[in-house]
Amino acid sequence: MSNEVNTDLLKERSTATFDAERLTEFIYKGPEKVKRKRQIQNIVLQDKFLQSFKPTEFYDRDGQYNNAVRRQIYIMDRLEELGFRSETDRLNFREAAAPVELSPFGLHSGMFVPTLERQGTPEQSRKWVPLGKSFKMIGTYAQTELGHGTFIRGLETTATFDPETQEFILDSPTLSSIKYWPGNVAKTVNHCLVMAQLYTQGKCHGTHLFLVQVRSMEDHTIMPGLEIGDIGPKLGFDGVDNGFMKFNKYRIPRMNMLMRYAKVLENGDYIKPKNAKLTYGAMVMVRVWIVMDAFKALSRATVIAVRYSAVRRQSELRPGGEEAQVIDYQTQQYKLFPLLATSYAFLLAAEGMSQIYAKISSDIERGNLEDMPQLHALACGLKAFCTWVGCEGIEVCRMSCGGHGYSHASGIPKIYANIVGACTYEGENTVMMLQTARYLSKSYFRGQRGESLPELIQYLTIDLNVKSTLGEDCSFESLVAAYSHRAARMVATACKLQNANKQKGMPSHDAWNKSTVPFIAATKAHCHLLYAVYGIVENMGEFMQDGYFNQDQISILNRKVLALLEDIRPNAVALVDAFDYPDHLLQSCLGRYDGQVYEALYENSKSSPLNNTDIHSSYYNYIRPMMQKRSKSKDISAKL
Ligand SMILES: CCC/C=C/C(=O)SCCNC(=O)CCNC(=O)[C@H](O)C(C)(C)COP(=O)([O-])OP(=O)([O-])OC[C@H]1O[C@@H](n2cnc3c(N)ncnc32)[C@H](O)[C@@H]1OP(=O)([O-])[O-]
Ligand SMILES: Cc1cc2nc3c(=O)[nH]c(=O)nc-3n(C[C@H](O)[C@H](O)[C@H](O)COP(=O)(O)OP(=O)(O)OC[C@H]3O[C@@H](n4cnc5c(N)ncnc54)[C@H](O)[C@@H]3O)c2cc1C
Repeated sequence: MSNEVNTDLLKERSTATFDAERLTEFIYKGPEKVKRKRQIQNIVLQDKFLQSFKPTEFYDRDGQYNNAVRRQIYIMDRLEELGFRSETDRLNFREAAAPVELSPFGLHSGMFVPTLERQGTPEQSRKWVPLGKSFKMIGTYAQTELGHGTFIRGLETTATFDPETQEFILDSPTLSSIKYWPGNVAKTVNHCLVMAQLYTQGKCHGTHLFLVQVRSMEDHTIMPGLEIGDIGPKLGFDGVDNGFMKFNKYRIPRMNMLMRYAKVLENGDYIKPKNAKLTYGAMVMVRVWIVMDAFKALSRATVIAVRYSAVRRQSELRPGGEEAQVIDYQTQQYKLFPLLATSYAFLLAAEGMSQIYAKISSDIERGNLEDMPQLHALACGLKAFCTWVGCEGIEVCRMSCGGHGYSHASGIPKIYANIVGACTYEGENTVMMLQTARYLSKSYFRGQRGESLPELIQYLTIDLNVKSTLGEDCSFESLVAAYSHRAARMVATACKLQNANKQKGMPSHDAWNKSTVPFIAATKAHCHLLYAVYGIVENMGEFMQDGYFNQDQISILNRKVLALLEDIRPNAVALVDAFDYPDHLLQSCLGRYDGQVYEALYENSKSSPLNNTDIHSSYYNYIRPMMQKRSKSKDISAKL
């Protein structure tokens, strides 16, 4: 490979109108943090073991899982040796060391240990959390069943208290009650947090979490009374062993129920939690993290597509002129620049969401549950919105790289395959949007009754008769007002339909169901408050339906969006450089910092396993016999 940087990329960087390094410092919160991040990434680059792995797509499933376990354990050991204590350092190391691989221990650190910490009593946490943190106990979160994922109240696994032995008996009474999908259940973990219907004194008290040992701590054999296996290959998540698990009257001690909020006493008495939804806390936490995952996935795909578009030359823009950089086509800019802006918007949204989560979850831990509904609505809405928009955007990035985007060498298919799962896991997106919609509906009616609303949704009570004041400058205030108006109008429309359905005599659940399509649109509009000009142009009908904008204002917006493409054009490469993703993190021949994409693609294809031999064994086994057979039958027909 040559060491030179592609001349088009050199030119893009030298003509940018701002210093990308300053923006990098803003993104990572200061020059010292950027320096530290780069030092850590360089440690990974110098690490021979970590650099010895081929891209995951060159391994079969067994190899992918095996590599993932091997690499992740090596990472844990290195983190200890290096003495990294700060969560940011550890995350930077992990991401650089395994950039596209999902860890078979991800749910252990991401859900199992934090849930023990937050849902266990202080005594339980003291006992189990150190075992989890030191990996003496390896666990996961097992909730979904064959028959139910979305509807948690419909889960069928039972945990029945037996006061005689002071144990719970876990059982899978039906086929549909078998746990199915939980990550790392199949081969990796020896413990699970199991969501099951709690029965005591003959009464069901709804779903609760139980700590269950599933494999021997001595030799990893499956505990008697359990059936466990892998669910098979999936669209992505290749290194993750999503599994199934069936309980056959399996006993665990009473104290293995997580009892921070709800309790079962020795005599079988049940103590209710302050709010039954406190058991759902782990899901809320992960939904918050998923917003950040959506940012990382979309921004990586955008870096790849923008850099490649600056390097790729195709067709004549000026008749007889040189072939143009594809980034100079207005249509290409319209595909990619809004996604670049969306990436930055997602970063800010994810950080804002994390701060809100930190504040409200610490209130909840102190017993103040007042803001729980608001947190739930925000986490559900943003998780669904960012993963949907992110995945659509990644697909646009892939297509905007033409044929090469379809190759794994582009790096984009893997990004997509991993993040698209987040549209489904931790709450299917439509269902999540409808949770936010319920909150908006209730808030709308509260607003109508003159009750005060939390700041984020106060816009629901604005006067809908007011028209836009947007002028040539497309001021920030006029854009925010437009988004607020559109969302408020759409929520009001959906609520009026819900009300009208009720007045026709429909029971309230039917009145709700028959207004959920407009509610989803309204909730998307609510989440869309992130966007500016492009979002209006793309959803013009929703902004115009009640004549909020006049024709002149629409023309202003259409002109503005095209002018913005021109403004961004000289800075597009600098804006993606600012994310500061090194090549080994992107794992993309197209998104390389030096732009040497053709050399990289050519080199990469040489490592395809099909190139191990010039003549593949299938020639001897099938092609040659087929040709021999055909040539013989031709001889026969020639003779005839
Ligand atoms: C790496 C990949 C890892 C993946 C892991 C996984 O996927 S793990 C598996 C992930 N699986 C999933 O994510 C499953 C997704 N499913 C769910 O989360 C739930 O089944 C549900 C939320 C859809 C409904 O729950 P339900 O039927 O029990 O409730 P309901 O409809 O009767 O509503 C009653 C009230 O409770 C409210 N409320 C609800 N939740 C919360 C909360 N957390 N906080 C606060 N409030 C909450 C709700 O808004 C409503 O309020 P309202 O209107 O009365 O004021
Ligand atoms: C990659 C991956 C990893 C996962 N990891 C885990 C894990 O570690 N632990 C775990 O416990 N689970 C895990 N899951 C399972 C996951 O949490 C569930 O699949 C998810 O919650 C969706 O539930 P479901 O499969 O029941 O979908 P369904 O609810 O069956 O969805 C099917 C369709 O029905 C619609 N629908 C359902 N209910 C409603 C409603 N009330 N209103 C309107 N529409 C509705 C949905 O919108 C969707 O279109 C994982 C799943 C995936 C894909």
